[in-house]
Amino acid sequence: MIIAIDGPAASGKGTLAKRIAEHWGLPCLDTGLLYRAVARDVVLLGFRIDDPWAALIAARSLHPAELLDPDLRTPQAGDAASIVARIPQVRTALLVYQRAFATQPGGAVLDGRDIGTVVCPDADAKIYVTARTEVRAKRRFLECQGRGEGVTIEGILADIRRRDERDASRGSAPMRPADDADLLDTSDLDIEAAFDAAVGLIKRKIGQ
Ligand SMILES: Nc1ncnc2c1ncn2[C@@H]1O[C@H](COP(=O)(O)OP(=O)(O)O)[C@@H](O)[C@H]1O
Ligand SMILES: Nc1ccn([C@@H]2O[C@H](COP(=O)(O)OP(=O)(O)O)[C@@H](O)[C@H]2O)c(=O)n1
Repeated sequence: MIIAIDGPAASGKGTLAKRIAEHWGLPCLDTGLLYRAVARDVVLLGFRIDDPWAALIAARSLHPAELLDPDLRTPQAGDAASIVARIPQVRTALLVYQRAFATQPGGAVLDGRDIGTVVCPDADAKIYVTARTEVRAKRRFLECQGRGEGVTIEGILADIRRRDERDASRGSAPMRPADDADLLDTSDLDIEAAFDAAVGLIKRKIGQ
């Protein structure tokens, strides 16, 4: 069974994807980490973040073990990721790994921006997770604060708005719900309630 979870920044898709994967005993891939790692590697190689050649080299030489770096979780890494994510060749290079992960025996859960539309258009269930921008900013703020990062709510809100705009307006695999995705607004749901709602949507889709 393949489950696709998409949505804008800090909507809670990663949290849901992990819980759903545990529930059904499936492996889980946070595809945003791939773009974050490519952006990090472009900078480490000494190139400008919008250099398409360097980004393609970084994407082609990416190793899954490099996704565990905690620095990839910062808002700066997310912003840089959305810049390399606009480059079509980078997306194509990362597609191979994502498709192989999704089609492993038994299936998988993947979360990102284009899982339901591009990576796994035939997924058994697709959920597009949303939440009001202010709610998302508050959640990300609390998360960063918990890690001891010096962030402000205004800074996080600006980052989320800028990134959503960039992700939704790019020409290649823009962020959008697949036509057959179920929408889940988690603004007024805690993690447990959001998980219950997601499980209900998936069960309905797969006929359980
Ligand atoms: N429904 C929810 N209610 C409150 N906090 C949530 C909810 N879903 C996720 N969070 C918290 O919000 C933050 C961002 O969630 P995350 O799953 O990382 O979002 P995304 O993967 O969409 O960026 C995390 O700290 C997470 O624990
Ligand atoms: N499938 C995906 C996943 C992420 N991305 C890009 O990578 C960036 C970081 O993604 P993420 O999922 O780690 O970000 P958050 O939603 O966790 O803040 C996004 O803003 C997108 O630009 C993408 O283009 N396609």
